[in-house]
Amino acid sequence: MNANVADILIEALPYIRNFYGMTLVIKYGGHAMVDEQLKADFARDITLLKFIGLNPVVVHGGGPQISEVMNKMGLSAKFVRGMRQTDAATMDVVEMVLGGKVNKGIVHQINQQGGKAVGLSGKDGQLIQARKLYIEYREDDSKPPEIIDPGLVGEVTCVNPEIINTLTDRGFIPIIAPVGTGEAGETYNINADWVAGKVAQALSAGRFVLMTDVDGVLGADGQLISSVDTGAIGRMIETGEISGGMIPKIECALDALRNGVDKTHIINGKQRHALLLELFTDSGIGTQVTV
Ligand SMILES: Nc1ncnc2c1ncn2[C@@H]1O[C@H](COP(=O)(O)OP(=O)(O)O)[C@@H](O)[C@H]1O
Ligand SMILES: CC(=O)N[C@@H](CCC(=O)OP(=O)(O)O)C(=O)O
Repeated sequence: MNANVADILIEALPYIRNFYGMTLVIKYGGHAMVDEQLKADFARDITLLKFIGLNPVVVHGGGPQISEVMNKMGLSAKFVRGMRQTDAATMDVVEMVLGGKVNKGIVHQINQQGGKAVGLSGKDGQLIQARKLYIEYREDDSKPPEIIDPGLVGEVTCVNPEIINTLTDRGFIPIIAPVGTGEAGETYNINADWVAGKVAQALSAGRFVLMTDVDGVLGADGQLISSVDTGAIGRMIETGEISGGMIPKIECALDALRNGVDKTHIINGKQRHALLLELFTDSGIGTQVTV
């Protein structure tokens, strides 16, 4: 080991000391799972965090991966306000892709790095309870809101963290697919950002990090905004500066902060080792969301 490597390790000491024992919930978006190198880097980062004493819990998406399989099967993917229109056939594909290919892919990658990952869907250990979601859509303020039914799409009503705590206490890394169960036994497709935010709340996580495919929240000029609060967010949503998939991220970040999560960041998962850079540098990267 040369002196530089030793210096880098020593520089990390204050961070490691601060973070020791902290629960960290990471939303790993489908758009960040781009190539094998990035996937392996992510798995290495998560494994490293576990071995230096943090408790990482991963909630993953897989939207693009679901749409790809749907296309191959001749099913067309439709979205209402960012939520996938989910009929019974689509729900089968969602559960197959998220709970199967994507979830087990992440588990395998982490295990390859020497971590002990365990894949779960919200059905395992009654982890995620949900109810049917209806979407309120208002074209403009002069018209009454339209209520849209996206099918088998759920919103989280309760997270039962027992299975997560049991696993983390034993040194395992839980990897969670965003599928939940309704009161009458229905299977629901749930937006992964929201599942991650609710899991972070249930665990009173020290950090909640959303990994996506942009550097963070970008302003109208395309520049990264390093910190946004409730006021700025409201204005940016109104002017359309924040739109599409960024809206659920921001909303669930605020919801998490109001319900016991200490800090929330949105970072670019397409940047190599983004998670480590966010945690182990003073300035961090991406956008910090504050209330
Ligand atoms: N102000 C903004 N800053 C950054 N991204 C934004 C903004 N407004 C809308 N977006 C869009 O949000 C997208 C991220 O959401 P999404 O595609 O759902 O990601 P993921 O699959 O990671 O959940 C960005 O790729 C971008 O197109
Ligand atoms: C209801 C709903 O839209 N569910 C999402 C679940 C996956 C997800 O959220 O994936 P990303 O994080 O990669 O976008 C979907 O079917 O695409």
